[in-house]
Amino acid sequence: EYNYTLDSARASLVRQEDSIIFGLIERARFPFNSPTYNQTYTSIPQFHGTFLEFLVRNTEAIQAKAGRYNNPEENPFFPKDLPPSVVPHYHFPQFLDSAAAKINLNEVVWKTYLDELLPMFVATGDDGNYAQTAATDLSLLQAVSRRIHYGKFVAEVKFRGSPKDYEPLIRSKDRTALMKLLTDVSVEKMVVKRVNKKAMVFGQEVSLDGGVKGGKYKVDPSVVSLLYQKWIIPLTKNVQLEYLLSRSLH
Ligand SMILES: C=C(O[C@@H]1C=C(C(=O)O)C=C[C@H]1O)C(=O)O
Repeated sequence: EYNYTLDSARASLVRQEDSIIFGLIERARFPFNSPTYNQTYTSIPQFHGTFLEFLVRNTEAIQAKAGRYNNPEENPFFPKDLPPSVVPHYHFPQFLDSAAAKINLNEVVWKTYLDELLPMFVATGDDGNYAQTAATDLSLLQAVSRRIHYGKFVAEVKFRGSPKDYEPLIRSKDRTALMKLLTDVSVEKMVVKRVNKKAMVFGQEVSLDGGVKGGKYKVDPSVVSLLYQKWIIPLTKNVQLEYLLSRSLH
């Protein structure tokens, strides 16, 4: 069996910060481009939904065929009606409880992304690059979704580390106590500080003479910290909570 530990799980979350911050930088290259999210922009034959939804549903269908969702770290945004994988099935280690497959908070991720995150880091305006904009939205959405649902692995590691603490709280469905038990405030503080620093390092303009042009970052580091603090960390904890509540006990 694959060896997940709290250290290795946290190391993965640290690595995933890079994807999220680069995703934010990539999306921030484009202005808001409201037609991407606007039902009335598209008159795609046989499709009812926004342009972003059109791109995401169709991309997920092809990625499902290519086996993306065989990996328990991946969760689709539109799981209904996805075609089966057409490639040989790689046997990923079964680390999670079987209840994990039913936990998908992507509806919340989707809504939070559109209503809260996007307006915080994207400039207003319209430059017509809707397909490119939607493509950057999708890769950022996937990075955020993977990070949040990685909470399943974190929760399983924590449960195995102290089952005697978790079991009674799961049995009594004590959400408040479970949330308290799985929370580590000092780790959260480090995450928020580190993503701020990474946003400064990754988002600076690199020039050959005299190093870095001061002042302007490609995505505002304080916004990156805020996104983590207000949305990404709390959603990761919600995944942990939901996973633990549905985990089978012996
Ligand atoms: C992911 C963990 O669980 C919680 C969530 C955190 C996060 O989303 O970054 C950090 C610390 C914990 O409060 C963890 O303990 O590493």
